[in-house]
Formats: sequence, structure tokens, C-alpha cells
Amino acid sequence: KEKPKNPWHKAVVIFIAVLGIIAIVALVTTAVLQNKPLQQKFKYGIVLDAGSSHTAVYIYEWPAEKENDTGRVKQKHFCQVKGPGISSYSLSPEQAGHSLRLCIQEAVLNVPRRRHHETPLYLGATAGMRLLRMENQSLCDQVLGSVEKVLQSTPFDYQGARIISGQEEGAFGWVTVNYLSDRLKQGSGTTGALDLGGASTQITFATNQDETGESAENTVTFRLYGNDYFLYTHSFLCYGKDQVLKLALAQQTQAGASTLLDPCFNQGYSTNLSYSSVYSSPCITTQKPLAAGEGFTHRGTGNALQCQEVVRRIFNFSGCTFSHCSFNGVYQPPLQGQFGAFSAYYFVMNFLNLTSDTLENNMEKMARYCSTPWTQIKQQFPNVKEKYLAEYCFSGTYILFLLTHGYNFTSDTWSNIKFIKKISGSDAGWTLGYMLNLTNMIPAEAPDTPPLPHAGYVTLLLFTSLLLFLILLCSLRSLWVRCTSQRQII
Ligand SMILES: Nc1ccn([C@@H]2O[C@H](COP(=O)(O)OP(=O)(O)O)[C@@H](O)[C@H]2O)c(=O)n1
Ligand SMILES: [Ca+2]
Repeated sequence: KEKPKNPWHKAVVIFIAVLGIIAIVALVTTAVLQNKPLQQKFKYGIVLDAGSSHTAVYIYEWPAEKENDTGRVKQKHFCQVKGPGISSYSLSPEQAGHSLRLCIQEAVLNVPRRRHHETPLYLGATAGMRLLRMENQSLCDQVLGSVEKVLQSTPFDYQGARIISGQEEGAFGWVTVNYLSDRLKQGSGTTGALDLGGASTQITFATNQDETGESAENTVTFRLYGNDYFLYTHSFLCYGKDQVLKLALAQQTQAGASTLLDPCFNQGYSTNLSYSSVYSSPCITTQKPLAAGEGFTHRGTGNALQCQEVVRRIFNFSGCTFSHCSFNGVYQPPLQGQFGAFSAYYFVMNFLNLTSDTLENNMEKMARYCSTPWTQIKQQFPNVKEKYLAEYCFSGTYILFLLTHGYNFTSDTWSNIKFIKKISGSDAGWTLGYMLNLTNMIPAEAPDTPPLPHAGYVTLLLFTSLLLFLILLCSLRSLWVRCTSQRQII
């Protein structure tokens, strides 16, 4: 019944089999290789954070091809400029630019040479320069001119040095935190940002659109990856931890006495301070007391409860003209969601071991730290700079007070605050968000994402190839069986 077969049939079958296998192998290898570039190429961006107490240089890096994916830009290098913040050079502006040179040299070495000319370089100055601008616009311009001159002479693509606003500082800190924790693409449940500097402090969180209606100056809106965000943000100038200490010292030296007994410093701590070091800041609106001499002795008595009262007096809780206020008559809608607290919040709370305990336990630990004699503190932490060490009782008490009485965190909502320094290897702070914004790296609309990740494609491909191979094998086998049996018949 079988039709007679061509004797070439067997050769054709073998030829098809070999061709089929070669095709499948070629398909798999090209698909796997083409979908993933063999060598990653990177691009770079540099941001200088000119803070009130110090300047830091951040170098960021991202894959050259995929700029629009969330969570892809990361911190490659960090350099801390030696010496104080640029606003401290108001009496010798040339030194401000000069102070940056070593970190710039490091940046030159850390970015591949062929990328230098296309690497954007930004400098943003925060509260220290805001205060200098209030005090003396011309000195402020001279300092900015001095850093500009140095930054222009680098091989990078210099994009400008400016004082950023408190809203920008708060909002870009929020962008950084949510970008790094990959929350922007998901579109739900963002994290608020709490930043404590030396001269100002920021609070920023997403809220409902109707909550932002009350105060336009506290509102920032973003459209990121197809989602609309309504942010509440406020920057309290003079409420960074160094300026707040001046406020507290001024508050306590109104009588112009020659000795200040300060409950916010440890018992046995004593140092001489000049009245002008306290009263020269634009944050201090009261005049240096008439009775005052040149200076006073600043002596610790170490009492946390009394220190809380000192801190309370630098807050004003009356005169709210909105539905809700934090303090000093500043609008604040009800707190929402989780918060990341970084910068000096982290440094102080981490030192005091207050990052992962209840509010009540933290208050107790704080009381114990404040009442520890100064000699014992120094013995316990011989490697910590004395200036920092002496101020932890005050700074810790201030932070606890600010978060609870200031922003209205309670024992119940305390655990919503996470004290953080880095997220996935990059520092929390405004600099990354600032760069992402200026380089348009976060699109307003969600980019078209491939329906499957790379690994998914590879798996799918391997399975299909295997299946094809098996089908080929089976059909060849049946053909083979048929033509050999026919030959026997012949
Ligand atoms: N290891 C460190 C580094 C900085 N800090 C403090 O962190 C604060 C950083 O403020 P900043 O220089 O960014 O000042 P702003 O311009 O942001 O107000 C300063 O009060 C520093 O003293 C700290 O407590 N421990
Ligand atoms: Ca800062």
C-alpha cells in the first residue's frame, strides 16, 4: 500500500536534522547575547552639596542605555571637603573655591576621561548660604563667584552654582528617598523625608490634593512615571541643629551673666564662649544683652527634663491661622505614612543608640546620657570629636522634641520613622533628586517596559527551542523508521 520512496530520502532527512539543530543553536545564542550588551557603558553626574557645616561631592553613575528605569542611578563616589562650609569663607571668598580643589581632583580620577566633557556638574548651596544672603548679599555673591570660578575650570560640563530653596531641598530629598527605595514606579505608598542640617531642617510627605490647598508655599506637585504626587514640604530656617543651639544659648543668656548653667550639657563640661559667637547669627533676633561682657562661661548641669524646657522655649505653639500647624504658625497637614530621617537625624540618633527603640525608652536613654558626668562621657568615647560629644545631649533632646511636639509624632506613630544614612548604597539627601530632576531622568509618564524581564525571555526561548527540537526529533524518527522499513520491502 505504501508509495515507493526516493532513495535520497535518508540523506534529505539527515540534512534537515543538521540544519534544524544549527538554526536552533544560532537562534538561542544570538537572542541571549543581543538582549544583553556584553559590556556595560556608564554615564556620570556630579553634585556638590554646599551645606552650612561642610561641602560634600557626590558622583553618580548609571548605565548609558537605560536612563529611564527607576532605581538605576547610584552613588559611585563620595568626597568630603576639608574645612567648614562655603558660607564660612565670607571674609576670604577666594578660599571658598580653593577649598574644593582636592575633591575635584578626586572626581577627575573617578570619572573615566572620555566621559569628562559630557558629565554634568552642579553645586547647590543650602541654609548656610541662605543666612549669608540675608546678612550680606554682596559677600554671598562673592563666595558663589569664587566656587563658580573653580568649577568652571574643571573638565566637566559645569551647569551652575546656586542657592537652592527650602522647598527644593525638601522635595528633592523626598524624590531621592522614594527613587532609591523603588517606590515611584509602584505609584502607591511613598515614604516621607525628614532632613536635619546644621542651619535648617525639612519635612516632606505625600498628602491628598485637598490637604495642599491651605498653603501654596508648602505645596510641591510632581508627575513621575505616570503618577501625580501632592507633596507637603516645609523648611525651617534656623532650626538646623547648630543654629538651634545658638537660639537656646541666646535664650539662656538674656540677662548677660558671666556664667551660663546649661542643663543640655553634661555635668562637669565647661568652656568659654564669646557673646558675639552666639549673637552674630541672623537667626538670633534678640540683641546681645547690654549688661554682657565679652564672653561667658558655658557650664553643664546635665538634666534632660530641664533641657526639654530650654528646648520648648525656642518653639512657638501659638498663633496658628490654619486648620493644623506644626509650630511657629507653620501649616502642616496630618502626618501620613512612613518616614525616612537622615543627615544629622541619623548621626545623632545613631550615636545615642536611639534608632530602633520605642519613644519612651528613647526618652529614658536620653535622660541617662544627659546626666552622665562629662569626664565619664569623654572616657567612654575617646575617639569622638569633643565638640560633637558635648552637643549630643542637647541635639538628642532637640530631635525628640522636634519630632513629637513639633511635627506631632506620637508613641504610636514613632515606629513609622526609620533613621537612615544610605538606601541601597546611596546616601539619603537632596543631591540625587536634584540631579535626576535637572537631567530629566525621571519621566512624567511611565516608559514602555518590556512585558518580560531578560531572564524571562531566556527561559521562554530555551523552552520553545527544546520543544521544537523534540518535535523535530520525533518527526525525523518516524520518517526514518518509515523509509528504512520500505527499503526492506523493496
Ligand atoms: N558625622 C557627622 C557629620 C555631620 N553632622 C552634622 O550634620 C549637619 C549637616 O548639616 P549641613 O552642613 O548639611 O547644613 P544645612 O545647610 O543642610 O543646614 C551639621 O549639623 C553637622 O554638624 C553630624 O552630626 N555628624
Ligand atoms: Ca544638608
